[in-house]
This record gives sequence, C-alpha cells and structure tokens, in this order.
Amino acid sequence: MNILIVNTSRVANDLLEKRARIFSDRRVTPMMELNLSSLRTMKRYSNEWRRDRKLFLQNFRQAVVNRFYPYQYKKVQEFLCNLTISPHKFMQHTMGQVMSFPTTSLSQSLVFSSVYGLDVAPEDHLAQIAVEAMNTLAYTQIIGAFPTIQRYPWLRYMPSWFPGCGFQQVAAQCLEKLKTLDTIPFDMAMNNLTMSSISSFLLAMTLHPEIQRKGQEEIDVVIGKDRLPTFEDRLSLPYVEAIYREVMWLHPPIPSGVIHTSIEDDYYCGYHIPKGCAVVPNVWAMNWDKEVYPEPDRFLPERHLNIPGGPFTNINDISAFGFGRRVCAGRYMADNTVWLTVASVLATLTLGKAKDKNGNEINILGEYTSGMLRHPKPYQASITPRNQNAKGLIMAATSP
Ligand code: HEM
Repeated sequence: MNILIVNTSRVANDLLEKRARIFSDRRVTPMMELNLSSLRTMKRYSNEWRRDRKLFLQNFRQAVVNRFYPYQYKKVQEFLCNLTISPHKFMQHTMGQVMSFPTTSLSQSLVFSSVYGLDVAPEDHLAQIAVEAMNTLAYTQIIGAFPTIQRYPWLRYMPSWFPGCGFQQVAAQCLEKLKTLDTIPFDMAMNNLTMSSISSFLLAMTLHPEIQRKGQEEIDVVIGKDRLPTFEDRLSLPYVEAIYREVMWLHPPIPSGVIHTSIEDDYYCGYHIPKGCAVVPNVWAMNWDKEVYPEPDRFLPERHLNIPGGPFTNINDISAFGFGRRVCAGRYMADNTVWLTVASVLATLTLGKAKDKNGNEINILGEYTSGMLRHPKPYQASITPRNQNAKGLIMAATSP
C-alpha cells in the first residue's frame, strides 16, 4: 500500500484543500468493509457520501448551529455544577466512558439532548454503545491490526471457526452495536473528540496558573462577576479565544488526522502520487513545526494574539478539524461547545495542583494517551469556585 504522510500545512493545503476533488476519498480496509463502511466519517467519496453530508449539514452548518445554544448553556452549566459538587471526579465528568468511568460526559449528554431530546443517564446503553463504536473505529483504522483479512480478503466468506477468522467475531459484535445505533448516528461518538479538547484545556489551566489568571481577568473586566459568559461575548474576549485556539493547536484530539485517499494518479513537486494512496494528515507535525511556530512545546496563547487579525481567524484554520471536503461536519457545534466551556470554567472556577496530606503540591506529569484519540491521562487537581459569587452563579443556573 502507498502511504503519503503530510507534515506541513502548506502541503496539506495544496493537496487536501486545493486538489480536494482527488484527495477526498477514504481508505476502507477489508475489515472495515465488513462492519464500518456505512459510517458517515468513513464513507467512500461518492454520491451517497455527498447526499449524507448535505443532510447532516442541514442541522450542523454555521448558519443554524445557534439552535443548539439553549442545550449548550444547560449542559455546560451542569458540567460546572458537577465540577463544583464533586471536583475530585473531574476526569469522570470530562472523559466519561471514554476512560471507562461509569458516567456520561458533557458532550455526550449535550448531543443526545440537543439532537434527540434524550436525557442520557450515566449507565445509558446508547451512550455506552457510542463509545464502544468509537473505540472499534479506532481499532479497525490501525494498519495491520487484522493481518489475515488484510492479506486474504476472501476469508470474509469463511465461517468464524475457520483458522485465522477471529476477525469475524469482532465484525459481528460491531454490526450488532451499529444496528442498535441505527437511529442515533454513529458520528455522535465523535463527541469524545470534544471532551478530549475540554480535558486538555482543564490540564493546561491546572499547569499554567498565570495564563488562567489572565483569562479570568479578561472575563471580569469585560463581563463582570454577576453573570456567566454567553456566545454574544465571544468577540469581546480575545485572550479567552487565544486560550481556546492554543488548546486546539497543541492538543488535537486526533494528532495523526483521519486518512484521506486519492482517487486518481497525481503529481506534486516532481513526485508521483499513485491512485489509492493513503494520505495521512499529520496534524501533530504541522502544528508542532518549530520553523512556523516557535516554541511549540510551550502553552502560549499569546501566539494567536500576535498575528494579523488576532485570534478570531476562520474556523477552517483549526487543523484539528481536518481538511478539504472531508473537514469535520460538526465543527461549528464542537467549536461552540469547547469555547463556551473554556469561558464558563474561567469565569467561575480556579484550577490548580492538588495537595497531599502534608500540604505539598502533587506533581502532574501532564501525560497523554497514545491511541488514535489522544487525551490527558488521569491526574489529580484542585478545582474550587473562584468565590462565593461564582458558586452562586453556578448553583442558580442549575437550580430548577
Ligand atoms: C473538538 C471536537 C471535534 C474534532 C477535533 C473533530 C475532528 C474531526 C476530524 C479530524 C474529522 C476528519 C476530517 C478529515 O477527514 O480531514 C472529522 C469528521 C467528522 N466529524 Fe468531527 N470533530 C469534532 C467534533 C464533532 C462533532 C461534535 C460532530 C457531530 C456533531 C462531528 C461530526 C463529524 C462528521 C459527520 C465527520 C465526517 C465528515 C465527512 O467525512 O464528510 N465532529 N471530525
């Protein structure tokens, strides 16, 4: 198989954006053909995908995502309330079942309530299935995870007891989950990406109190202390925007991007790119390119302020959302959810390192998971309301 790894934004732009007609297909492994090829994210570049994406965008395009605002306010306020009432469980409130915690995360419950009018309980079957489906997708994406069917595609016609056909059982289990999700599109599992970003934000604020303070000060000056932030405040809060952009920049939830595939032969900078080539948009390398962005290992919101136009550039500049015609179709909703959470947490809570019984700060390694979906590993933190006023705002917002 031919694989092209794209490590710079310039090449990503040249191929995935400007030549999107050629580079918008998906690589479908024999294993995925058995179970996941009907999923929107993984669909081949086809008329069926076009129709599907058009339908999806009717509900999620920029002009109409404000219809989710009431649900987003409600769910973010519940999230603040959970962090206030049980701060030691902040990992559960954030990553939920992604990390095998028996709870639903902010984003899962947001999507279930906004799109389907369902209030999802922690042990809810649908939420569990959505997470399992996401994990399965990640597994089937790994090149070489199912070597026998990859090498001998005809094995799919053999029974599961046939030697080397263990993959059949995995496929059967997936199909069962997907049938249950029939009316709840699988893409809702993409919400784990939203929570990965929120989790990265919480870790960044815990590790960088001075940046947290600057964000809080901006909110105090612009909004005051008597109300929670709203979407109307967004353009008046450049530093908060810069924090959000830096989180998306340094911690893309899928650092290796989602693979695109070419539908015909092409030539670029003297190289031949054969038809069917898997193009890996290595978002991590693009965003951590020292030549373009000095000191990528530092959390520096200021870098987004010091560019022409400031931090409020087009959402398409956030490469964590992908590229070209396959760019994340839910990005306007996701962008709003993460931003509102960032602003609301800064307005009401203070995050810092937890202390041991002797009063010494517990060190945080700041480690991340290494799978396809990247998020912080569990750590201990202290989360407290900034003051009584902030606590009052949180409780008032969530009281019936
Ligand atoms: C921070 C949160 C999110 C991130 C970082 C993210 C990222 C991505 C990425 C990288 C892709 C693949 C893009 C490519 O192939 O170049 C994608 C596709 C997609 N995302 Fe998201 N996503 C997020 C949240 C969401 C949410 C909340 C939804 C649904 C409400 C959603 C719906 C989709 C859909 C439908 C696709 C498939 C697009 C297609 O193939 O046509 N995403 N997303």
